[in-house]
Amino acid sequence: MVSSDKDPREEVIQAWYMDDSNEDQRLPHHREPKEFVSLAKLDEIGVLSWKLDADNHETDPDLKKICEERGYTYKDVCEICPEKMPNYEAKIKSFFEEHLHIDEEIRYAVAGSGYFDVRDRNDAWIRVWVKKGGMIILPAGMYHRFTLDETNYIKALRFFVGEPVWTPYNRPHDHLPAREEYIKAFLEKDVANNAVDAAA
Ligand SMILES: CSCCC(=O)/C(O)=C/O
Ligand SMILES: [Fe+2]
Repeated sequence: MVSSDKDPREEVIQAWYMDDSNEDQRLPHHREPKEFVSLAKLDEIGVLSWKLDADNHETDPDLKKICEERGYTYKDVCEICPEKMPNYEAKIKSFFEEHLHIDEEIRYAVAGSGYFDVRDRNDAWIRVWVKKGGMIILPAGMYHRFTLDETNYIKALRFFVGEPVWTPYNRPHDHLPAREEYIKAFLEKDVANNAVDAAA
């Protein structure tokens, strides 16, 4: 890609630093002035993303390739809105509790949109807005949370390696091997890079 070309993923995935307000979690919560975060910066903390053809997800060769390469053998649909999700209020509450998983969280919005909030290496919240066509992977061991946005609707595909286990470990769960491995792979490396940058 020529450097001036816009990254097509930005049409369906945008990220920014959040403000500290306690207003409705479904609002964008931009800082003033806005502080956007590049998808390259998300890559650095382990968040991978794609723009895919949501209208043809069942036959999409790009999606098939990602699943084959990453070993995803199970897929289901998670449709979130008050009318369709059993135990809606309790689920929404648990999604927004800060947590981690011991496996990757792989989500592909095939309709609607929502916010995945992730911690940066200084523990500040980055809000990742995933819209129709956006697929993201949060690495195992990364603290995060999820909320619907003001549209109150998302239909997301979830992918798993093997059994579809969804267990949230609410913060703090720093002793889990997945957390220690995440820190080693993505945070310590950044600290080392920063130290080199600072010395230069
Ligand atoms: C849009 S998928 C539902 C949220 C979820 O599964 C999760 O783990 C959020 O962190
Ligand atoms: Fe999660």
